[in-house]
Amino acid sequence: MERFNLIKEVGDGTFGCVWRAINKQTGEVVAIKKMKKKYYSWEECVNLREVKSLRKMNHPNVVKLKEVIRENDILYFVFEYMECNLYQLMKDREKLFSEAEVRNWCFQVFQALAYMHQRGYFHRDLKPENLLVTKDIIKIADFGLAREINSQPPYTEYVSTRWYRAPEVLLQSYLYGSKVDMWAMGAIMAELFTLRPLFPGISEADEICKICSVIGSPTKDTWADGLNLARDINYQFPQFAGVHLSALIPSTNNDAISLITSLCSWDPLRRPTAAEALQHPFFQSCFYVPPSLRSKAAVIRTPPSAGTRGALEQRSARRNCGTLPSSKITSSSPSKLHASLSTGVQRKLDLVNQDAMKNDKSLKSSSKQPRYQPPGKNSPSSLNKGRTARGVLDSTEKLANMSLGSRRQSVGQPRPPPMKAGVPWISGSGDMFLKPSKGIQPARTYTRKVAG
Ligand SMILES: Nc1ncnc2c1ncn2[C@@H]1O[C@H](COP(=O)(O)OP(=O)(O)OP(=O)(O)O)[C@@H](O)[C@H]1O
Repeated sequence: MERFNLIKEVGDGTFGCVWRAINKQTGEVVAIKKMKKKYYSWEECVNLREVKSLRKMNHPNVVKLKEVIRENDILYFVFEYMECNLYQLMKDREKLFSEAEVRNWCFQVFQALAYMHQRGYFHRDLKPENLLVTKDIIKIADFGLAREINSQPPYTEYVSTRWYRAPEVLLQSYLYGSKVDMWAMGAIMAELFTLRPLFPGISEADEICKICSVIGSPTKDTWADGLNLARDINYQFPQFAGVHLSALIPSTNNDAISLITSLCSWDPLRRPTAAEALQHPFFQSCFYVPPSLRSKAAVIRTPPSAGTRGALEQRSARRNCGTLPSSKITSSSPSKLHASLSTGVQRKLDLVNQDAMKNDKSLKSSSKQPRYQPPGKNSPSSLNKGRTARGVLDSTEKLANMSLGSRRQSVGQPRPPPMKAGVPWISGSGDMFLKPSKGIQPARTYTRKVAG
């Protein structure tokens, strides 16, 4: 590591802290992720074969892993350096992003996803913090979570923000795949337009409730498999009619709304693939999509002119605060319903059995995030105080009584083989498809940890 000058800590994630550093020999600026867990041998560094395959992942919109170093039992990943992450760009911003900016970012991310998915990998933890930006280039980062899920204490617990988590994962499906990334992208796209999370659930139960309140509860027509999943774990969806997304995202056009709506479909099968998303009219004016990334099902367009449509109108609409309605309400006005887009909701992570150190850091970082912090609502309990909807509590209680174990017994599905979650280093392990054995519970919640 003496080859590098560590300049500044730029990120503190669950598994590692990230430093901006300079390679003394070449002068190159890099990002070095120092893993928190110690690795006492190379064998312990999971499958280095898999590290090799990550290094083979070569796409302009995937953050490049340059080197893996183990020194004094500490594992370091050397990545290309990116200026900031999308969450940092959004958190203190007053003015909405232009449609052209959102389009440009999303187009790039979908290209990376098409590349990854085609190769049998999916990310599974897409969120604004994992999308890194330098100027107008965006890249997907943080492929390490899945690997860490399988490692030993103190990193045994699955830690991830739930706001971008697909319903099939929330309902503990064993069979989720690359469409979980498409769901996350729908939520991220909406957030880019409004600067507010689309589904800011304060627990897993509340997450499902939030989703129902926005896109309407699933029916046998919209997601028959989901109803089965829910039945298997004895869960009853709260009943909401949902709202038209244009009411929640007034600052954009029908194409964007249509894309977000299809990405945030209950049924993973109804979500477009990344390759199909690239063919959506929303991206009509975007850069050329390489034929290898085009969806076979999609109509192949002639390469449009370079660049995105010029800067489009930017309507800075902000919504008022509100509260989540009861699940007994079957139809609600968007303004009341979608507190999430307007309330200064604190960004949180699902953390189960989190260690005190992490807890402290999380709380510290909350003070840096005024936009998402409702006045005087620092603790999960006070967050819950304002939540009078009985349906939310009902759901929480119901979900709290469920466990993964019960699904294992009742469903007994085989673990699916082909797709690899997270990236390469855990390929071949079926465990990546399983949620860790934490039944859905009203999770302890923490603020996001984002440096700077
Ligand atoms: N290549 C990079 N260039 C610049 N900053 C980076 C880079 N990689 C990561 N970061 C910063 O560090 C933060 C944490 O990195 P990363 O997500 O890889 O860590 P983690 O421990 O896996 O986090 P998580 O808690 O999300 O699982 C990122 O959100 C980002 O702000």
